[in-house]
Amino acid sequence: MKYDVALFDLDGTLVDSVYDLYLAVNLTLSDLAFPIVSQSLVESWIGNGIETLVKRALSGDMQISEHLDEALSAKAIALFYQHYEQLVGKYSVLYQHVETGLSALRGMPKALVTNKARLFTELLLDKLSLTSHFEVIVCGDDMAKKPSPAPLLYACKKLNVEPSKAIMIGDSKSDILAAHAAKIDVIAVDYGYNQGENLEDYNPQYLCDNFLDIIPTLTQR
Ligand SMILES: O=C(O)COP(=O)(O)O
Ligand SMILES: [Mg+2]
Repeated sequence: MKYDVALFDLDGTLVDSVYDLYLAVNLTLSDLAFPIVSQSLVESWIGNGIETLVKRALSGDMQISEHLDEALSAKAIALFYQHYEQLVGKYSVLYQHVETGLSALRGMPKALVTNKARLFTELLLDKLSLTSHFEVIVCGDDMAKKPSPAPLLYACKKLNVEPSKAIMIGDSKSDILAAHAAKIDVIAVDYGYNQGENLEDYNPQYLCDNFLDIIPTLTQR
């Protein structure tokens, strides 16, 4: 087989999780008397972990304000944790064909490599009955986040494979850049949270618009 293991991103690749994040962001902003923001803005801020999401929400922009107060950010992150812990998984759904696709790939060892914090990752995987698919789970607060290659290389090490025998599946430029830096081939899925970027610009080896389309790529000889 060309690839022995698959590394999956979570938000925007396996799970459409934006609505829970959108609610938790706006409850946090309301607590602090900040203006609430739209779901499409929140969606465009997903992909670099919780702290960055909250700081973008406080800034009202993708670009975090240089004037953002550290104490305020810390307070907002703590509030976000409280809200999101109640909400995580409540309105999140698997993308189409994810269940069928993961089951079809049952024989292939899999890792989850997400920038989401471990507390929420575990709750979300559990709610959506996904935990048992993954031999290894690497989260955003375990080590450097994607686009660092570190979490992908760690997953390969845990699965006991060379990076050249692994393939990453993700929805954002962070996934593609991390895979390139780790010398791991990557499939970009174009239905998730691309932060308004054209994923083709980052030269993934493969581009898919549907989860089932990844199977022939993953199982090629
Ligand atoms: O928490 C995030 O920002 C996104 O996490 P992901 O790496 O699973 O897309
Ligand atoms: Mg993602």
